[in-house]
Amino acid sequence: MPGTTTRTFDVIVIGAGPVGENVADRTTAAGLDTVIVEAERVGGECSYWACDPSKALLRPVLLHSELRGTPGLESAANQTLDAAAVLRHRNTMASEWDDAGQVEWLNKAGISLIRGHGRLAGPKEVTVTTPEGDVLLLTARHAVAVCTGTTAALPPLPGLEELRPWTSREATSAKEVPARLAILGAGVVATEMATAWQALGSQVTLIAREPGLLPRVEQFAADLVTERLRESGVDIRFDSGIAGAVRSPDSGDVHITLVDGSEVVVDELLLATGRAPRTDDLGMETVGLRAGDWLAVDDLFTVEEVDGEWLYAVGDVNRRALFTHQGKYQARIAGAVIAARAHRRPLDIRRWSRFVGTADRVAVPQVVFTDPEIAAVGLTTAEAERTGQVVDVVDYEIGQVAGAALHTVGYRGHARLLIDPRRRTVVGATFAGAGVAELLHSATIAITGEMPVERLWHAVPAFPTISEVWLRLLETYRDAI
Ligand SMILES: Cc1cc2nc3c(=O)[nH]c(=O)nc-3n(C[C@H](O)[C@H](O)[C@H](O)COP(=O)(O)OP(=O)(O)OC[C@H]3O[C@@H](n4cnc5c(N)ncnc54)[C@H](O)[C@@H]3O)c2cc1C
Ligand SMILES: NC(=O)c1ccc[n+]([C@@H]2O[C@H](COP(=O)([O-])OP(=O)(O)OC[C@H]3O[C@@H](n4cnc5c(N)ncnc54)[C@H](O)[C@@H]3O)[C@@H](O)[C@H]2O)c1
Repeated sequence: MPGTTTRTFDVIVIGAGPVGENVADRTTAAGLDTVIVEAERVGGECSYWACDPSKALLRPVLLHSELRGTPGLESAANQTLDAAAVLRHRNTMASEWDDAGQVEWLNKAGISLIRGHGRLAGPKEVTVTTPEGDVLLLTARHAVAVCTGTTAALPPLPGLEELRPWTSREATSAKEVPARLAILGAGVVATEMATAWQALGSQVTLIAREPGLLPRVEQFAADLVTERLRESGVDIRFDSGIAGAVRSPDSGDVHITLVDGSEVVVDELLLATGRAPRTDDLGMETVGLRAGDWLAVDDLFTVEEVDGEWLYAVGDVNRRALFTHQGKYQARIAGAVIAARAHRRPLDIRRWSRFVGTADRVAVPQVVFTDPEIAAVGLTTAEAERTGQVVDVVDYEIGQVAGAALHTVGYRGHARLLIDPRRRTVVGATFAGAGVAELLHSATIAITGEMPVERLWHAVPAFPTISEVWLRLLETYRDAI
């Protein structure tokens, strides 16, 4: 390519989100000369506009809610949250949107960084358009890993540009609390952001096309969140949708017409309608792929439709499990695979080998940081039914456990285990209630360890903790069979 600078590396990683950083870390640790290409900020969506800032907004909200059931602290519960202090804390957790700290980490790890927009340019080739407009041609000796993540997928509303809606980026980085906020969507972003902004002082209207919230979690968990959101004052419109919306050029108000003809007027409208892969301007066609598609991979994270075992897609962009922790798990595996192939070492491709993304299929943990928290891993009842898997379903009210009664007076929560009756192992677990997020890893270990219930009897939960719900679930199961 005339007029371009060419450089060669062992491995090129496109995208320095949490996943790209971890791929690069693993390949560098394995002695491979690795470069990471980043168009925006090192740290990706998670650090600046997703996990970190959203959880910084939510933690004070959830704690504030728990105060209502904490003897001696009810008066604190009656005080409104100091929204300005919460927003300042959020800014700190988002590193003031400055990636210097993460760049320093890359430097220490020995990973080269090139800032600019990366595009595939053929087998093992990537071009980078730098912020100054220069074009670099990078060649990989061994592998290219696409870790470009996702962006907000917007519904086809007319006049989107003039409407200036919020996406997850504005919802996690807004500097002021809007007095009135409408949210379209019933998924994780919609429910977490409704929880946060209602508590911070907005009047939230949540508009969902579904008949309920959080369609992918157990119904009982979604119902608890719906109940609490309504109690906190969120106006939820189910089986609804937006027929049209316009922002008034004079007042700045957004006038939303719902599908039933009613009108809602707000200061901001958040479109929390899912994610789209960042592959639209990635040179996909130069390697026989279609721009804008998700990148389908095998369990070693090699892109299925491209020959030669040089192209990998890791994290959100492969659509296997859109979570930071799961993307980082994939990154550790993809890094090991790239290194083994580069060093011509044998690959053990059996389930649970360190070269095979096995957990993605059976044990993806997730915490929804709503009030109450939902912590889930493995199958749900609906998924078991849909896929024809026979499971025993065991339920228990968490509030009946001494640890829960001590946690908050009037504790409301529910737990469910799904057990494979043939192998007698746990294949799914969902906990909904205050403080259950930290319970989740026990269930993840039970599932990945394929531990039979007979052995789980010997995993004794400490008294009086909420973990005692494990014992109650096992007792319920024993008494039922
Ligand atoms: C509001 C919100 C809250 C969330 N909360 C959680 C949570 O609590 N826990 C959790 O586990 N997950 C959460 N997620 C999901 C989580 O953010 C993603 O799973 C995670 O960020 C995926 O990491 P990634 O590295 O694959 O992609 P990203 O974090 O999206 O990073 C991709 C990087 O690639 C760069 N890039 C893209 N295209 C190019 C290109 N052509 N050239 C160069 N660079 C490029 C981008 O600039 C970006 O830095 C949340 C998501 C949202 C939207
Ligand atoms: N705590 C966490 O771990 C966390 C938090 C936030 C996000 N995430 C990740 O980010 C992903 C994306 O979250 P999300 O909430 O954006 O997506 P989602 O897929 O969970 O929910 C999207 C919602 O938008 C609705 N929708 C889609 N298109 C629509 C349209 N045209 N009109 C009306 N409604 C429409 C869907 O019906 C659904 O209710 C999650 O699946 C999750 O993996 C994780």
